[in-house]
Amino acid sequence: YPELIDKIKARQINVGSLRSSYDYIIVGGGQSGLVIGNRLSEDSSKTVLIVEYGYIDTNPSQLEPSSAVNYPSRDLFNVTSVPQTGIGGKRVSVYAASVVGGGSTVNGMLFDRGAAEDYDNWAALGNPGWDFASLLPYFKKSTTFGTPDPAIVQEYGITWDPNAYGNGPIQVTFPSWQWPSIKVQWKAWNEVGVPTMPDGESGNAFNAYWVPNNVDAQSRRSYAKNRYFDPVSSHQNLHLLTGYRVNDIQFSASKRAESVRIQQRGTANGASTTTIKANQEIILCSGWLNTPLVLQRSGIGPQNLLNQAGIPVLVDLPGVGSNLQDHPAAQINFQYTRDIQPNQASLYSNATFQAWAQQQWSQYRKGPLSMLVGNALATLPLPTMLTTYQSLISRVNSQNAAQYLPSTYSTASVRGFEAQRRVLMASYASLKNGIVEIPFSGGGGTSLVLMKPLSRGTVLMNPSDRYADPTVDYNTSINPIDNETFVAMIRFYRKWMQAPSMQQLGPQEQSPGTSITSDAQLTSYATQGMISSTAHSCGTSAMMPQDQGGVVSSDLLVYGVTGLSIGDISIIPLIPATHTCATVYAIAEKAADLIKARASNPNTSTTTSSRTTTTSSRTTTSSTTILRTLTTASRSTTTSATGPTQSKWGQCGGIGWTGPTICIAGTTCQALNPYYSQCL
Ligand SMILES: Cc1cc2nc3c(=O)[nH]c(=O)nc-3n(C[C@H](O)[C@H](O)[C@H](O)COP(=O)(O)OP(=O)(O)OC[C@H]3O[C@@H](n4cnc5c(N)ncnc54)[C@H](O)[C@@H]3O)c2cc1C
Repeated sequence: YPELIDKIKARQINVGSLRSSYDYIIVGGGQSGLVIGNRLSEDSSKTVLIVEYGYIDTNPSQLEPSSAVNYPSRDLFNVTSVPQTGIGGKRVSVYAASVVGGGSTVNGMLFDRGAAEDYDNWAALGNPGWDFASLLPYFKKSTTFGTPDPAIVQEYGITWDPNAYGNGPIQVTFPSWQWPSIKVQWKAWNEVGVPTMPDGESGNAFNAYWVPNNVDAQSRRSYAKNRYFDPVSSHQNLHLLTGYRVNDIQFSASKRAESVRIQQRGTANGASTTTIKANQEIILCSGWLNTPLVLQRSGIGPQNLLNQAGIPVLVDLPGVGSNLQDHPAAQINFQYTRDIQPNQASLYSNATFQAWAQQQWSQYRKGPLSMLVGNALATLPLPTMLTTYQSLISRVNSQNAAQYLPSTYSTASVRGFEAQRRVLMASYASLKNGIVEIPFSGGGGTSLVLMKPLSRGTVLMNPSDRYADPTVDYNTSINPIDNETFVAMIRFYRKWMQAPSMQQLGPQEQSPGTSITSDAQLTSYATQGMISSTAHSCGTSAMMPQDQGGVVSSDLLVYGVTGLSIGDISIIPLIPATHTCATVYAIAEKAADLIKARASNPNTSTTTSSRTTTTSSRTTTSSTTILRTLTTASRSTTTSATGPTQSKWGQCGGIGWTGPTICIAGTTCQALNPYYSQCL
């Protein structure tokens, strides 16, 4: 796409052409920054500046499915963690994008949402307006679902909920290929008590479900730059400055955020800086790694750290840089001795298949090469996986929380974790929320991912050089219960491999290996190979009450100052059981609305009121799912039985179930576990 390059360059503004002030200054032109820039510039009377440390990546391969796993290292900050004592003392990779479009430019394009309970938990932590029902309009606003290839939908029974999408910029669909053995895997999930859900996007992201990708009809990446920035880049009121770092924010005597101080990337500490004024609001969108750093450099953060760095304390906000969460993962490998052909290996071992795949791709942009990282997830509730789950929960509840939290955590942050633990344990007991994730796409090996960890980490500025790499400590597996969950996950995966249907594939365990059976052996296996991050780091400037270690309130304004808000992933209080990209779009869309609303209403201020710590009981979201399935589109709706009937895939029994127990014609009610029977 060489013709685009000149146009792209023309969109970036030179520092000499900057205005002396803008209504809004957005710090970071990553995923959330470009969404908010787009929405705020809709009002042509407002001027908006986005300052981005990275550059526009003009390499066209950025758009291709192959880039889902081959992101260029130049587009990420080059940071590693401190040694992780819980997983053998190794330093682990840290994933934080440094490119226009941010994480959306480099990510794996698996595009899913959490379960309704994940977001209801946010609201229950004292954040009205952040439950699933309130966020759903923003999930919709950011996306459009494109109808996938009917043949593949028919062949694999792919289902989704068209009502969960809107008419928004990000194009979402399924690729035109799946590996045949995935059909066996779906059956095997049902055989071990994991129901098939009709969709994962309308609050039902638990059990097993299909997950689309953020690609357009041509299988090209649909992301913040090409869908939120490019269409509005000619707006005269929107400026994007690349290759500049926001060093810090400057405040008036009354603690109003007045300006940002920027410095060209690559220049030495102490090099000249430029100051740009914000008339209305400064919005931090510099991501989980850098948003806490910009705050800390600006004098907002833990008092001790600021004192050590010699930075005058503007607001002693100990939660800045605490509450770091991610989804740690361990690998498990089985080999199928009787695998169905073609399989993933055919792409390398079978020249005829390889040539056909190439031809499908080059002529039609279809076939195996259109597939990204896979499209199916089993996100398992704890009770499905572990019969003794209540004992695990009571052991969590009896823990002294502070014992497993970083020593730098303030009393407020410990209190905040205890509040999280209360809602988390309800989710651990719930059948409508997964705590682990097992992605599957036909192969015998995969990552086992812990979606609701109890361990928490930190991102702290280096006090002797505020511009040096920060200290990132995930504290992975410091809480021993996290390891227990990994052990349960390995055992459940083995059970899945032993399911009757699975036997036709002849699964043979490669690692950990059949001799590894005791809790201690399995823990040692999991922790040795464990990674701390699956690139979903979040929570480092959390939306929580201030006396629970929070940094912003539910209006996203930073405590203790005015005119400063946060619109990125760092505001997440509790990591949802999902890959984070779709959630960040929803957060940023909502952030833009909140910012616009306070600008248009002179009665709302850009200061945040002090927050109550009362945690409301979780609101239950009832989401009516209208199933879109081409495989069952023509099915009959008549039934000879009397009473309400349940549709295919719907629940028809189980402990506590009071809904319909008669299945629609052509399906029968099958008990998958004591809690769940399903019309199949
Ligand atoms: C390698 C990778 C793979 C992923 N895979 C998936 C996936 O398959 N599915 C999924 O759902 N999610 C995935 N994610 C996660 C998802 O993409 C991120 O959670 C999301 O993009 C975060 O958005 P953000 O706006 O909070 O931060 P970012 O998009 O990271 O934006 C922050 C921006 O701020 C800039 N910046 C930082 N500091 C400064 C400063 N001082 N001054 C100016 N600019 C600054 C950075 O350069 C960056 O561009 C992945 C992420 C990565 C990194």
